Amino acid sequence: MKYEPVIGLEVHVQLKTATKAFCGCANVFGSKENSNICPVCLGLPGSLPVLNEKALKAALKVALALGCQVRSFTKFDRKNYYYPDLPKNFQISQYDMPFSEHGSLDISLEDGTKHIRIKRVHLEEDAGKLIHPEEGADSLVDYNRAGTPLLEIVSEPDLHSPDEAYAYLTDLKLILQYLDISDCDMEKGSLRCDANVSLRPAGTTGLGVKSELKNMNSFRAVRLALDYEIRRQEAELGDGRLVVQETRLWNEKKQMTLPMRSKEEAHDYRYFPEPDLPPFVISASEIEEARQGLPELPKEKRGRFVASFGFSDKDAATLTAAKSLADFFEACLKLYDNPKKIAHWLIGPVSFQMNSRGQDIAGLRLSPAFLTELIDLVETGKISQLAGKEVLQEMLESGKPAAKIVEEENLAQVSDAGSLSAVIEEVIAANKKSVDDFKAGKENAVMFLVGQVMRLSRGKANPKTAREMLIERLKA
Ligand SMILES: Nc1ncnc2c1ncn2[C@@H]1O[C@H](COP(=O)(O)OP(=O)(O)OP(=O)(O)O)[C@@H](O)[C@H]1O
Ligand SMILES: [Mg+2]
Ligand SMILES: [Mg+2]
Repeated sequence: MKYEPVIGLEVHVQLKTATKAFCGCANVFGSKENSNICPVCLGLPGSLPVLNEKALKAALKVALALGCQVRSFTKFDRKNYYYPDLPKNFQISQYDMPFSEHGSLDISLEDGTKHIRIKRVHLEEDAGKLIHPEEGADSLVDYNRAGTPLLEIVSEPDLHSPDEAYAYLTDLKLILQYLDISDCDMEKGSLRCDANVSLRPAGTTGLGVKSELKNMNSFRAVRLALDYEIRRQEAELGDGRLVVQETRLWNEKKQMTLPMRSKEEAHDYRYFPEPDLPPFVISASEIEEARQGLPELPKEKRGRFVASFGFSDKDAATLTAAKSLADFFEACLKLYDNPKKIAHWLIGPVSFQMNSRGQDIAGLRLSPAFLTELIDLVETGKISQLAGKEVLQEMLESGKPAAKIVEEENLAQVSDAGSLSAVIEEVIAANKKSVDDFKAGKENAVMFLVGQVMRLSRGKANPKTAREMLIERLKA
C-alpha cells in the first residue's frame, strides 16, 4: 500500500527581550551559570510573577504577521511536570485560551506556493538547561534560561513531505528575522522544532498514529529525521505492525531516530489556570498598535521589488532571503540609483564571495558606499567587469576603497587603440586555430580571442573595444 506522510511542526522561538517573561532577570545568552536568577524564576515560595509587556508585544507581532486571530481575553496555565531543569515543577504556558490562533503561512516550493494553516501561537516560559559533562556521573543545571520568554508556534498537520517541512521552517524563520524578535539561532537553541509525523493510506484524509521527533539542531536535521521516520513507519506498517505513539530523539551520529528512554511522558500535565497571573484583556488598540509596528514582511518586500524594479521573482526572492541582504540592497539604492546593477552585483559577485567565505553580508568587509563606488567605476568604463570582480575580492581582503585599489594595482581599463593593438597582435599570433575559424565564417571564435585579450591584459582591456578592433583586424 502506498502511504502519504502527514506532518505538523511545533516551533519554539526565544524572544530577545531585555528581561525574562515574568521577572526582571536579564534575558541573555552566555552569562556565567546561574547568575541571572531570582526567587520568581526559581519559583521560591511567596514569589509572584508579573508579565513582561515587551514579551507580549513581540508575541503579538508574530501572531499578526502569521495572520492569526488575537483572542481579546486570554490567560496563562500551569503545565505540571517534573524535570530537573524545571525548578518550579511547572511551566507557565497557555492551554485552552492561547492569545492567538487560526493563522497561516504560504510556503514557497519549487512548483509554487502552498497554504499551511497555523493552529495557534502561544506565549510560555522556557526551562533551564541541563549539562552532562563527559567526565563523572553528575549532571549540572543552569537556570539562567528558566523563565525566559518563549513562543510556541504550532502548525496544523498540513505538511506532506520533509521538503515541505523544510520550506515551512525556512519561510517562518525569515518572517521571524524580519520581525527582529529573536536570534533564531538553532545552534544556540533560540529556535527549536519538534516534528510530528504519521502515515496514512494515500488518497485518504484521516490521521494515523504519530510519533513526535525532538533533538534536531538544524533544518537539515529536521528533514533527515523526517525522512528516516517516514521510512521507519512505512516498514512497520508494511510488516503488519502498528506505529505506536511515542516521542523519539534524532541521533545525529547514528542518523536515526530512537525512542526516548523514559516512558513516564504519559502526557498528563494536569493543566490548570495559573493562579498567580490573572486572566487579561488584549484591547483592540493594543492589537492595532502592534499591527502598525509591523515592518515590511518578506512577501511584501518581494512583491515590491518585482513591481518597482522589474526584478524576476527569483531575483527578488534571492535578495530578500536574508533581511541583512535586503537592507544592504536598499542602502545601496539610496546612494546609487540603479537597482538592476546593484542587484546584479549582489546576486552575482557578492554572493559568490559570501558563499566562498561562509559569511552573510554583514560578515563581509563591505559597506553600501564601497560597493556602489565599485559599481560606478565599472559602469563608467574606468575598469572592466572582470577587473571589478578582482577589485571586490581585494576590497574584502584589505578593506581599501575601490578607487585606491584600481590606482595601486594599475587596473584602470585600457581602451585606447595604441595600448590594445600590441596585445591583440600577440593574441592573434598565438591562436592560429581560432583566427582560421573566424576567417572560415565562425563568428563566435572572436569571443574566445576577446577572452584571451582580457586574460593577457589582466582584465584591463575594454572588451567592447577589443572585440571591435579584433574584428576589424581579422577582416582586413
Ligand atoms: N496524526 C498526526 N500526524 C502528524 N502530525 C500531527 C498529527 N496529529 C497532530 N499533529 C501535529 O502535532 C502537533 C501537536 O502539537 P500540540 O502542541 O498541539 O500538542 P502536543 O505535542 O501534544 O503538546 P506539547 O506541546 O506538550 O508537545 C501539531 O503540529 C499537529 O499539527
Ligand atoms: Mg506543543
Ligand atoms: Mg509536542
